[in-house]
Amino acid sequence: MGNSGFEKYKRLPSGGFALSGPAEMAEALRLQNWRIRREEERRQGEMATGERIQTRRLATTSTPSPSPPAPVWKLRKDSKAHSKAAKSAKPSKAALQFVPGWDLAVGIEIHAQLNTPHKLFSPASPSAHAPPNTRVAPFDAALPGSQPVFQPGVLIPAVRAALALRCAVQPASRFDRKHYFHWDQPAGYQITQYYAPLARDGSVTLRARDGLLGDEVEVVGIQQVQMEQDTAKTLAQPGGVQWVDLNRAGAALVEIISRPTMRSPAAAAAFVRKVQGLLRGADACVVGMEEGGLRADVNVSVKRAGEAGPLGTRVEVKNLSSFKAVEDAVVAERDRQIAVLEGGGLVEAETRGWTVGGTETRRLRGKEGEVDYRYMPDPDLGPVVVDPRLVEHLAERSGMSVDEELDELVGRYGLTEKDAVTLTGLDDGNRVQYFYNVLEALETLRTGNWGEHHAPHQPEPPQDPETLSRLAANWCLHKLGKLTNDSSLLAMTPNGECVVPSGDLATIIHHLHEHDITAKTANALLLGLFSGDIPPGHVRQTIDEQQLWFHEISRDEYAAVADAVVADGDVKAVLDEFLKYYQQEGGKKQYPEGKLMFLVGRMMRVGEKAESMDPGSAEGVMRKRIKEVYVPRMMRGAGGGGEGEGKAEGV
Ligand SMILES: Nc1ncnc2c1ncn2[C@@H]1O[C@H](COP(=O)(O)OP(=O)(O)OP(=O)(O)O)[C@@H](O)[C@H]1O
Ligand SMILES: [Mg+2]
Ligand SMILES: [Mg+2]
Repeated sequence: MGNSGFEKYKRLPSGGFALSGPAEMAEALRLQNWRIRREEERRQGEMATGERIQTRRLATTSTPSPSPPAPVWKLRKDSKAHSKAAKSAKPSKAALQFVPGWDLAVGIEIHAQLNTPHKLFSPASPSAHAPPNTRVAPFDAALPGSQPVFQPGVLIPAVRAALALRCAVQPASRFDRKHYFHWDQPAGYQITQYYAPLARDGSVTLRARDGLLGDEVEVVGIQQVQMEQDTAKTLAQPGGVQWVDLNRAGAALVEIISRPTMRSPAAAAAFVRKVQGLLRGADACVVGMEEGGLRADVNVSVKRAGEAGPLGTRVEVKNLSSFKAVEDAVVAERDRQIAVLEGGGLVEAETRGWTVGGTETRRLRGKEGEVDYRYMPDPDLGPVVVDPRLVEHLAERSGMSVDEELDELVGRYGLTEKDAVTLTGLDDGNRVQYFYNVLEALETLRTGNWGEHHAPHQPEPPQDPETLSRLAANWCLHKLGKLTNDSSLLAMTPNGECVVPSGDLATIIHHLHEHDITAKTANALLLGLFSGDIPPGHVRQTIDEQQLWFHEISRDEYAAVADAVVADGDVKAVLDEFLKYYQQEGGKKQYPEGKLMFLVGRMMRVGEKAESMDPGSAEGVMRKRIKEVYVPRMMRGAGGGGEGEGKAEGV
């Protein structure tokens, strides 16, 4: 790969690599990648939660610089100090979950826009981007004489939503009018399903991977799912004027009502996030909370711990538009109620509001001010009769639920739970399809190689698909993620293709896995594909033409490089740390991994050999030689370095 190619990479909108030239890049990238890999492995094994954030940042801002990056041990130390300071300023998430002596009960109502081209009772198609008041049928504006016409297409996403929440779809449901007077409601009432909703009695299962703290599993009951109209959008203007946009008025929503069984703020947020994922996975609702497609009201009550009898008085906090707002509002409202009760007062049933970034809920209206909705069946609308065959048909075609897919990814493909969750959540669920495409192409590459023997019954190649799929996940998530901060530049499609074709990424991963190319080469190839420097389908050709195949040096040569590094007098203090480690009793002192990485870093910078060295191999050799050669020599009193070792001893 010539200079011109690398020059090009500099101009990429890349969050990850700012390559300067082949020579610097060669060692900097390799060293950096290896550090990240090492650090990631270790992180999984032994690090505390607080430190993770810092290391992750290390991994995503890997801009190689001519001077060696700060040693990882230092970053870890800094991050420890950092997380300590943060802790003293703010209580931890875990500490916020429970208040001793008190039980919390949370029930949630979620309003979600259905994925349908029409409004609930008119053929107008609501759109968030259309100019105001351009998607309005006469009925949406409640013009006299206009009538509601139920749009049967709405039933498909609505039933899908009910099924995703494991509800029983009712054979017949009805529409009711809920009356209130407000400028966001042109008819003076909202059409909803009060007496006979679309579906009842479902459940949503929450686990640690959904955001619960600890290992418990919480099953949240779904009381009912009902179809209803959205309201108009209003925009407050100076002088008490309200601008009203009817584009949203009458759009089809489902209201999902949970039972009041959530016990912690984290469970409340996890529930809303999970419902969003389930609805999205079922194709029932495709606009998420951030884009305003999903809103939640939380109902909060508290009771003295262990007290029998009914739940405490419910207070409803309306219109929360982020997962964080859900969690924060529950914490604030719970604490407010506890303070009232501990002060000898009584909690009043009321409706409250929440301001993003706030610390307290604020009163909107009390029970006595609560509107009497005067629910009544809508005389203009007949019952919705759902043919059980439609329900069956949709259930059969519903595919895997998010939970089942996560179980697959973890159980069969060996991904970490965290990677599985991220993979399924990215690019509206399209990233995981890309991952499957890459795996499929890898399989073809793998079996294709075997196929050259043309034997009728090939045994399964002795490969470890788990390692391979974990490697593939790493590339589909982290390597691809590092190309750009703006994931829309990847242009991921619903069938799982993007500007880096899945087959080409598979070729890179395949050769990396086979140790045919170095991680540095693999990174550069990915960048080449992303920048358009390497045309689709030309990965192998590029490796051939630019002679990027990896020819690794021998173990003895590695040993010689290691010896040259420790022969340098200024690593004496570093070597002393290993001596201390091996001389200690009781195993209290931890192995100086950071120092080891420092030495390997030095190895990787030994001039002309660097191109043919693999950091993992270098690490293995250095670790072994420290234990078997350098430390014993220091114990014998010969000193760790400085006297310029000659020939390498065998490793
Ligand atoms: N004591 C309680 N503590 C916490 N949550 C409760 C309590 N009692 C009921 N809830 C929850 O309050 C919610 C009530 O929602 P529902 O839609 O039935 O009535 P609503 O809030 O009066 O109606 P809307 O707000 O739609 O006009 C449910 O999620 C339910 O689980
Ligand atoms: Mg409700
Ligand atoms: Mg409510």
